[in-house]
Amino acid sequence: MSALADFQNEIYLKGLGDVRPELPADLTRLEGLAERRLSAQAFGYAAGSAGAEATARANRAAFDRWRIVPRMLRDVAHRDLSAEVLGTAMPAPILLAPIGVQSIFHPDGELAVARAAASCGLPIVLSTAASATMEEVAEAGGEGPRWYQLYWPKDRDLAVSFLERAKAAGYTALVVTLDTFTLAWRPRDLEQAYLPFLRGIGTANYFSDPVFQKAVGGPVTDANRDTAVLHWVATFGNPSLTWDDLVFLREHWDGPIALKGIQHPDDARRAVDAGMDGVIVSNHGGRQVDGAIASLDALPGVAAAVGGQAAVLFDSGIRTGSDIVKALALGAEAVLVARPYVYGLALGGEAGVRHVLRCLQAELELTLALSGHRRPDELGPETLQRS
Ligand SMILES: Cc1cc2nc3c(=O)[nH]c(=O)nc-3n(C[C@H](O)[C@H](O)[C@H](O)COP(=O)(O)O)c2cc1C
Ligand SMILES: CC(C)CC(=O)C(=O)O
Repeated sequence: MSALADFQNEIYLKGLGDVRPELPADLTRLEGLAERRLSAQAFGYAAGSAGAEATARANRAAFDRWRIVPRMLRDVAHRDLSAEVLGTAMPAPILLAPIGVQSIFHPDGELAVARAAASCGLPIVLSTAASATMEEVAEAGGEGPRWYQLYWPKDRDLAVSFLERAKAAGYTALVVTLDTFTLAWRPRDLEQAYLPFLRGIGTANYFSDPVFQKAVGGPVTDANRDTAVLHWVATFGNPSLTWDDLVFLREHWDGPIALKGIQHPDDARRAVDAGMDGVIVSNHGGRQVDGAIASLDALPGVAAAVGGQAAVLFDSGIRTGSDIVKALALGAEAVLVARPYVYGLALGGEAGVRHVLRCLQAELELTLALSGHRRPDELGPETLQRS
């Protein structure tokens, strides 16, 4: 029995212990519990997706269509879930997806998440739209592994400044999110007239940046806050970017780069041809193109197109350890967990996030072993059957 699955015994022996009783072992209950805890606006922002939310539902339905076929008598006494992805070692192939504005879910926001992730050894991917600066989050995470997610702004000098700051603060890999140069039609937020950024939440990396400050006439204070928010709106995303612009990223970032938001095999191929180190198969949790295919349905085609020439990561719909097994079997090297840890944050701060991460790791290990595997790389399409 490994340290990860020991968490299961610990719960049997001591109950959920130091964590709040409302934290469930069934992680699919997190959303309902978080709804009771959060304001309607914060909950709507986290749980909501684009349009009629058909793609958000499709993301989950795709997991249900695949079933694991357990194999017996294969000596699974010694399990090893550890992985190395884009030069980062981790105890299990799980990263914390970039999620902006975490202070709307808990006052400790990204700092609590960084501490919880570091205590499990799992990497965070810090959003440009975080509610704390990348330097503050790096300090909170200490020795914990960290990647930086870039929202590529219109102002190239600002983009360079973000990359230089991330490098200096110890972020080792760069994730560039391509699918959100502008916000999609999100009815839950529209109906509540809620956009945290307009209230100056999620702008910490911008407001603290010397290039941004120069553009708004100096440090951001009450006097120029409205100007700063409007400048954020004007520069946040760049819809004119093309594949040719990736050269610019390479010039300004010497570590590994992964493109997030890839759904089409041809785009995955272009990423490889452009010298990218990884792709993240993601539809942003159904928050951008409503009616888009389920991210899990995009995964096998992307993995085949990449053909082992770059890392393939996956997100959009991961809720349990068994979901992780399915994504790994369909070609992902690692997954990014997103909404579940935000709900853990809402319910229990740092301890809540740690709870979610430990449950996911333990459930992944147990599902892997009980279905006849010792390591994630033993999983493949033959592990699954379409139901
Ligand atoms: C509240 C919220 C904020 C998010 N913020 C970002 C962000 O700042 N950068 C980014 O690349 N993705 C962001 N995402 C998308 C996640 O990284 C991830 O792709 C998505 O949530 C996966 O879907 P799932 O949560 O349903 O598994 C956000 C998602 C949510 C729910
Ligand atoms: C638009 C971003 C700043 C945040 C985000 O990615 C999201 O809300 O999905």
